[in-house]
Amino acid sequence: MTLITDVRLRRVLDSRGNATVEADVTTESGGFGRAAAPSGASTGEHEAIELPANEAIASAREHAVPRLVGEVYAGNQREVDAALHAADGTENFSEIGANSAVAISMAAAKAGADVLGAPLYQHLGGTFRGDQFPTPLGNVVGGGEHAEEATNIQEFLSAPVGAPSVTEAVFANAQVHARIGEILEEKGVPANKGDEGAWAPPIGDDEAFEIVDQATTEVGDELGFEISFGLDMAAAEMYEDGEYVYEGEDNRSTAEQIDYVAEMVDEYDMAYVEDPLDENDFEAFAELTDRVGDRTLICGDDLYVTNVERLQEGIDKGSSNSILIKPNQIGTLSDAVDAIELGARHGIQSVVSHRSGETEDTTIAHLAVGAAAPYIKTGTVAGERTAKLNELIRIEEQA
Ligand SMILES: C=C(OP(=O)(O)O)C(=O)O
Ligand SMILES: [Mg+2]
Repeated sequence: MTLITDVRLRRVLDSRGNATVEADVTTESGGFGRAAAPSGASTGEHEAIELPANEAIASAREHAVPRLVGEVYAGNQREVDAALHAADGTENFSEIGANSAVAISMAAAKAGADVLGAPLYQHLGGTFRGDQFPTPLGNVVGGGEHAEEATNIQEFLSAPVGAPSVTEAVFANAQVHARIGEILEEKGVPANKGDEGAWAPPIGDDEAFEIVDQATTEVGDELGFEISFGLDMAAAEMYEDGEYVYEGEDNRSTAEQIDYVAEMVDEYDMAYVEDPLDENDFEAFAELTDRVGDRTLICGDDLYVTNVERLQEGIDKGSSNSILIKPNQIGTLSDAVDAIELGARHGIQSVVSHRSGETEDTTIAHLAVGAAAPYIKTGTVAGERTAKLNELIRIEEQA
């Protein structure tokens, strides 16, 4: 029934206006799935390779499509993803492109779910899933690689840890975003926006900490539940010649960076810090986790790139207590689920994540619920972000 009978690939636009890969998968019994690849700006150096969309499509048509059509069942995700790996033949999808691979992997999952008549999260996670929802981490202020002339720190993330439901958490993050817009207006700061729809004001990190702290506290008090906040420091982007470079401030050595992050965690009671250190410094990550890991999540994004081998190294060294999960960093849903499950077995909390370049695709909302990930990071406002957030609201209503 779920035998794949057709795979179509095309170029579509992502939210930055760049070309990305969209895949349509059809099965013997008429099941259909469509999915599109996202794209990062602050990419980790160990990520699977994204090829220019037209090259990825041409290569996948030549190498992957013949191994899928008439050969593989969309309902068997492991088989689909194994065929993609076999078609590619490299360690990092540099032959067919991780963008083609992830689009086909996700479209096949949707086609499989369509034939079964089950929601995607249930097809991915099984019948006992849908009882646990991720807390959405919402980007509300940012800069770094996502906006010019804004904060050094890439993302300040609203974290509604006390919200009674995912729906209330989603609306809380939007309210924090709106409150920050008002505060910026009161201060007369131009309210530009970055790639993910977060405010990208021309202010220093210190002022951003104060504004986000004020907004999350005020909205939390109004709604009657705790809204903490966190960061994605994307520190690999700041790391040059052994130092962390902060525009408008002194550079920090690794020891100073660890002290700075630990101080900020305590000063603002932060719930979450992603990529506080360079993407190859498992040891410095471990030092910071040792210091503050009992009271906050230290999350590896560029550090792990959703790769089980890198995650295993982090587990062995005690580098973090959290991992970011981006399916396009590793190329298939099976690989992403393997990373979530390896993490879960070792007490590592997963944060399923969007990319800064996104489409209206909603697969990550289903992946987060299907894999019972405790967190999802998928923005706060902007259509390509609300597509996922609104899908979470629908899943919560139907589950
Ligand atoms: C979402 C992120 O940004 P990008 O997609 O640019 O890597 C991130 O760094 O977590
Ligand atoms: Mg990141």
